[in-house]
Amino acid sequence: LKLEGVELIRIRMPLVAPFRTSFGTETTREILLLRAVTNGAEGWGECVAMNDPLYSSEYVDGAADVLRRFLVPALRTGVPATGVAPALARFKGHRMAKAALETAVLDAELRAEGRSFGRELGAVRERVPSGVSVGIMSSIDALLDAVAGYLAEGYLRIKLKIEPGWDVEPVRAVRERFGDAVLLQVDANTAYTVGDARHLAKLDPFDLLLIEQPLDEEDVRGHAALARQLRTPVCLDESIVSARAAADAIAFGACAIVNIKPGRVGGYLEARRVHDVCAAHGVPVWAGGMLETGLGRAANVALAALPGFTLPGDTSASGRYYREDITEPFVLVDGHLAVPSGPGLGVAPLPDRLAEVTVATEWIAA
Ligand SMILES: CC(=O)N[C@@H](Cc1ccc2ccccc2c1)C(=O)O
Ligand SMILES: [Mg+2]
Repeated sequence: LKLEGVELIRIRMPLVAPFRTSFGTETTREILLLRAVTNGAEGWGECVAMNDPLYSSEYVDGAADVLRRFLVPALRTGVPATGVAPALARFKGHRMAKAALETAVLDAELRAEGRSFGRELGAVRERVPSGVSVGIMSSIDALLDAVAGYLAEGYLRIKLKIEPGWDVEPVRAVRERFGDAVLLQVDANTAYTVGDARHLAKLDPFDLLLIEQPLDEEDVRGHAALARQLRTPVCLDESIVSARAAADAIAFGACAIVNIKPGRVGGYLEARRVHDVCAAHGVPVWAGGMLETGLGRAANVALAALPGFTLPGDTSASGRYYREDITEPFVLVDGHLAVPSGPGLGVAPLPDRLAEVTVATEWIAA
């Protein structure tokens, strides 16, 4: 396929409710979409970078700049989707920007060939179990109301954001109100230090599936030390930036479970390699989320259908975050989301809806 160019589309999507984590509160998602135009078909990619570099070093303006000046021009020669990462490798980092570009090229290729993302990645299921990520709340009562609502919607797993001062009590309250059968896990987004081990061990009696990224993303040794002091399995998110990082973390005993996010590792092809490395070590994985629109959600649901994804992911329904998605919404059915079966991502933006939320567009000729 010959890449003619990429359109950067900046959209602004208000969240149905503020989403608070240990690194900040998000009320409106500013998202960078990519529309790749090739001689065969067009393809879509979604950059998961936040507006501010709070989850990772990447941020929307930085992603747009590196795509405009370096990444899109590097694809002038016209490469297949499998050639995108090698063609971009000489540029350091910017994995979320690279992931969005690779996804758009891959989507165009697959649409032209009439093959689905799921088929390309190796999906073995037609629907995936869905969990939900619950933010830090203003009170325990507000938290319990939110969890009750998600369980009523059918979510099969609850994940609570935690931080120092909001950890043991919320977990205890959810266990007391909803019982021991609910699949429950927590995500600290790097808010603790290895010195907090004794405090975090207070979570052990609550039979959590995992504790996600308790320490700094670069503290592999600290996570290994922490894992030796906790009964709750340690899961990594921010630390796992590649298949190699996954192999290293597993080898050092820093994690027993991995949250896979294609944007964080540089794309869906690398995400499959992370899956394969984890599967080779018997490490379960699940699909993380970055509050994607239906475009990123479609790709994540296809990835979550691979055999090693044995835990419910953060692939929630569109309505968890947005009153109205830019694609046909993903809707929970019996706690599951259907894996799109159409060519490529299997979904595309609804033109009128996309126009409503678009704040800027920019054409970059390849
Ligand atoms: C579903 C979930 O918890 N995702 C991330 C955290 C997160 C939270 C808030 C975000 C806001 C804008 C963009 C990305 C974001 C990612 C995580 O697993 O760590
Ligand atoms: Mg996380």
